[in-house]
Amino acid sequence: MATIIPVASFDCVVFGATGDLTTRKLLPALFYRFQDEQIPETSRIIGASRTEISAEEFRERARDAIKRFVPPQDIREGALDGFIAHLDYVHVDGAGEEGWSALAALLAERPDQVRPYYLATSPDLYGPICRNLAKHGLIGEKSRVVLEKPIGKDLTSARAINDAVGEVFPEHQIFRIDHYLGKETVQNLLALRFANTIFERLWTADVIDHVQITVAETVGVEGRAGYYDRSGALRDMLQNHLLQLLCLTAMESPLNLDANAVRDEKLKVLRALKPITANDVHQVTVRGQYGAGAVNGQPVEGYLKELDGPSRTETFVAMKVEVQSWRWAGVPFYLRTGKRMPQKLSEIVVQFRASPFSIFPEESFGREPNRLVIRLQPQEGMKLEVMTKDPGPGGMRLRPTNLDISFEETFKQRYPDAYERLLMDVVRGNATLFMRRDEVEAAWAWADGVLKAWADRPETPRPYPAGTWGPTAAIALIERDGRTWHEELR
Ligand SMILES: NC(=O)C1=CN([C@@H]2O[C@H](COP(=O)(O)OP(=O)(O)OC[C@H]3O[C@@H](n4cnc5c(N)ncnc54)[C@H](OP(=O)(O)O)[C@@H]3O)[C@@H](O)[C@H]2O)C=CC1
Ligand SMILES: O=C1O[C@H](COP(=O)(O)O)[C@@H](O)[C@H](O)[C@H]1O
Repeated sequence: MATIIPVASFDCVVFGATGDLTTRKLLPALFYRFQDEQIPETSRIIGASRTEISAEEFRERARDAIKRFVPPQDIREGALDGFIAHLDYVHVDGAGEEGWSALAALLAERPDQVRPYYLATSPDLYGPICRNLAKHGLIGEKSRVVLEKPIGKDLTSARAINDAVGEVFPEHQIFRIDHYLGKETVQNLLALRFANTIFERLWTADVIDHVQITVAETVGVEGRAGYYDRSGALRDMLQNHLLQLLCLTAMESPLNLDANAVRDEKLKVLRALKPITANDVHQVTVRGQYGAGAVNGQPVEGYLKELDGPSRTETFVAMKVEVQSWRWAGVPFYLRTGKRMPQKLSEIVVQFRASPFSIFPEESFGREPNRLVIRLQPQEGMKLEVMTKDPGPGGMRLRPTNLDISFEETFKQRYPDAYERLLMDVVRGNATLFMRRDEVEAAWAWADGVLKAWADRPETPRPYPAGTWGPTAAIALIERDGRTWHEELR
């Protein structure tokens, strides 16, 4: 069992308390942390939204949310009642005047608490809410503000949000969430690379042929079609989650685990990304949009039907990306992400080069290259493919076999959701797993280049049937280079 260290007593104000994110993710995450006795008894979680409900009604909604989103076997007797007693609610208009005095009065009851303000609202409210917090004297040394993604839709809008929030909060009190950084297996990348000598020494263009990063989802756009259609796979997933995975894979060793040391190294990777322009955009990127098909044996509608209208938004994107540095010169990073794919799967595949010369006969597959597969979700684990001798007296025949670690079997404990870790880090004031302003802006600066190239050379997204690995052009993107996507159904 992991040791659980309680955090300081806090009052966490969740703006957007009646919304989807709070219901599905934040309340269950806080519940788990409470049940594990990580949250002190004097802490409060204060919901804040415009909906006019009483604190009691909010508590009942929260109870329902936890029963719905936490498996019953995980809820210990009495824990739910205990947790609910820590909840309060104020109806507040984040962008207006209403409710702020009531919120200020509630917070004044416990002036010494750590005070995270979690903005689970649309990003256009981040500036107004922060200004209101300042106007009502609610920001102090122990305050932090948590910003959900997306931070803008391009560099200009990201800067505007960062400026507005930065007017009232210093950078060290701003926590920009990318929930992928809170996933245990993503953090494990740091351990894999920097706590083991064997991998880091091989982590160079001399030894690595290419890297693949896949984040595939089986879900469609669910109830978020309005947001998603303005966004698309590049903005929704690649600009943040996939680039963060790329950064952790490609960055140099940070001096230590301090927030700025880690973020400095990630920033260097983002700044080293080779720009994609109108000249090469159709060679190195593929946009796709799902049509009707079947996922997990169930028929599903196409994107346009779900949206109920025309759209050129991509629900899939694949790219060949280059990191322009000594370590990575000539090593392509193939990234792809999409909705309505055959399985939910996030993984990083590091493909090593073939041995330069084989002493084994050709038919024994003696030059098969090694491959490291880091499985981020689900069935978290790591697999290193190595060549071994096929047992038996029939000569020296080789075949690839796996050094396989399943985290579930190894650790035999529940994997906490990313939000559990991230919320506790906010209270602790540890920003290592959060994005700094310059990182977000560097990621947008690069993504804007891709968006501009697409706008300069417009192309309708290529259709792919739901339940497949994207348009055939995505297969061609990698096969043109004599490589192939790692696809292994589990
Ligand atoms: N849902 C998800 O899975 C994910 C969401 N996100 C991000 O999290 C944020 C919230 O998303 P989600 O929960 O899905 O959105 P919802 O639309 O479900 O919820 C929005 C919330 O904002 C509140 N709200 C709206 N206007 C105001 C206002 N003026 N003052 C105070 N509260 C207000 C709404 O309550 P009321 O109407 O009562 O005011 C509601 O509680 C977004 O930025 C989204 O992009 C990021 C990753 C995943
Ligand atoms: O941020 C987002 O992430 C989810 C995928 O997250 P995961 O933890 O389930 O892998 C994605 O569905 C959503 O569109 C996006 O906004």
